[in-house]
Amino acid sequence: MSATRFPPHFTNSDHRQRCLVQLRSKNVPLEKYIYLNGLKGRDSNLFYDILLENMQEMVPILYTPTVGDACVNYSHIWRRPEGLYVSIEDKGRIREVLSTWPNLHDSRIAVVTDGSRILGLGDLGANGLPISIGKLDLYIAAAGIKPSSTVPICLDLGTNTQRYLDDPLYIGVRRPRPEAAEMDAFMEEFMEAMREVFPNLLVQFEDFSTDNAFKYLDVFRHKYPVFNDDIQGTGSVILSGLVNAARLSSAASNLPLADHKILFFGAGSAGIGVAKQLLSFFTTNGLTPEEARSRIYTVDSKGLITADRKGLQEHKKFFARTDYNGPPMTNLVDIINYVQPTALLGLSTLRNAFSEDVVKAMCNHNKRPIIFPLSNPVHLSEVDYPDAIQWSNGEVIFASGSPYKPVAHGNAVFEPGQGNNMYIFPGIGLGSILSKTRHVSDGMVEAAAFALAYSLNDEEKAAHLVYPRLSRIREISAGIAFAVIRQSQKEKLDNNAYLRTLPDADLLGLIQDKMWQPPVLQMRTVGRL
Ligand SMILES: NC(=O)C1=CN([C@@H]2O[C@H](COP(=O)(O)OP(=O)(O)OC[C@H]3O[C@@H](n4cnc5c(N)ncnc54)[C@H](OP(=O)(O)O)[C@@H]3O)[C@@H](O)[C@H]2O)C=CC1
Ligand SMILES: CC(=O)C(=O)O
Ligand SMILES: [Mg+2]
Repeated sequence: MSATRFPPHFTNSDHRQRCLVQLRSKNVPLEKYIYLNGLKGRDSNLFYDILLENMQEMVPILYTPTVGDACVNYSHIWRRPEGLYVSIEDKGRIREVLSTWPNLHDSRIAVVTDGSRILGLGDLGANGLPISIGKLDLYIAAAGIKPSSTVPICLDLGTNTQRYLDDPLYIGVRRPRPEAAEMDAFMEEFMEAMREVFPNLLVQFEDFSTDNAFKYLDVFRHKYPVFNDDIQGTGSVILSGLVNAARLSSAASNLPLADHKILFFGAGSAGIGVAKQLLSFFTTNGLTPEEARSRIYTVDSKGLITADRKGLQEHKKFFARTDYNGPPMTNLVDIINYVQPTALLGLSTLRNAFSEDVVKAMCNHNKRPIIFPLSNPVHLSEVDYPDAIQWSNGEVIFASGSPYKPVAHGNAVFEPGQGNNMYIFPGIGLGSILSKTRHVSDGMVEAAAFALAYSLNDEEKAAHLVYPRLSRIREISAGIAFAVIRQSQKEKLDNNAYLRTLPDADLLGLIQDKMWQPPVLQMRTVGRL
């Protein structure tokens, strides 16, 4: 049998360009995703090399919004084994299953989902794996984590989504999700096995349904190095965006962030996660805990959350209002007129919930209203950017969970921000790994938020951005990792004494040196062998 050979005039740089041409020839985003996934399987160094050079174009394919389509359809687009499935049927032998992973000692970061709330798309069961893969691609691209150190995990615990159970091609276990006691026992065994099998691993919990997201963060955060991206990562990235949004709005209102009033539309893991992060910010900026709490209002599917409501879920109780005793307030415009918030944050999964009336009500109370529709993917956004610009006559300070393009209005072009935890978790992960932190503390998450907030350069400030440009993501992640390491040291959670000896400039240099670069161009500058 003759060996295959590269064509005589093959060059690596041509091939790089060829891949981009092939990618761009596809019109359907999911086909682009499938193409890139195939490229990663064929030549992962080339894939990451292209990704690093084309973040703006490729992140929306590998991550939100298109990764949402990939998850919904994963059983149908599946091509080859990726990541690690741990099934409820593996109970009792989870350690053995984890031990099959090839790079046990090299593994540093796992993203673990149980597929029960993928983005705003609901319970996707075993189809949730691409979210773990997409997050880890961002760890690699944005923070230079070595690909062989990443472990994408999907816990296949069944699904309550009937159309998957009825789908002959569904790749997961065909059973409903377990009751709480069975799931708790599974999670205990899983986390203990993770510690035994992977000695140096940070675990990021991703897209667990809200009750479980809070529960397992509470149960495991002091036992293992773990964090929950939807609660803590989102809290951190939105605090950061609000710091910059408050600076922009204060030009019109003179109001520091600590004097703002924030209305959360959506009170799940993400909404409450952000509310808690803000509470902590307010209290460290001079407010008493009660004053801080009074600045935050939450709304769920039943309206403004008040303390007198019967059967309130545990995670909603802390921010439930005690100062409103009228009939249930369900209309968002009424709620805005009652609260008079300076900022409206959407974490509800309810498309178009911020109608023209809502945006105009925010404008009535604020010269420059802060409106962040943060639900993912883009088709669940509470308001589209062009509408928000038009209805506010260009005054809105805007960030969305999924990306939007700039919008022309009047004589100006306005650029949206992307308020997504993707700006935060790569730096938190890198800093946690390098410092060998025992736990990821609230202080580390808050330090990450400020490092991101203060990372805007002059050009970005002049363009009135609330988040830095994605093209600078490695520089940004290095700054976040630096802040996370120093905070871990301050709290004596770190386990890398050498980093303590380094002056700031040397520590930053070390972080940058540790970032993995795809070696593709050195490996095959000419392919005629
Ligand atoms: N931008 C980012 O970085 C991030 C964005 N997200 C996005 O946030 C969204 C929410 O995630 P998560 O908090 O985990 O999800 P949950 O399902 O736990 O929370 C959704 C919340 O929205 C409320 N809600 C639903 N429908 C309505 C309605 N008609 N009116 C008012 N409120 C409503 C729900 O109310 P009830 O409690 O009554 O059911 C619930 O409080 C998702 O789309 C997710 O993709 C999440 C993490 C990060
Ligand atoms: C961004 C993210 O983590 C989410 O939408 O769930
Ligand atoms: Mg998430």
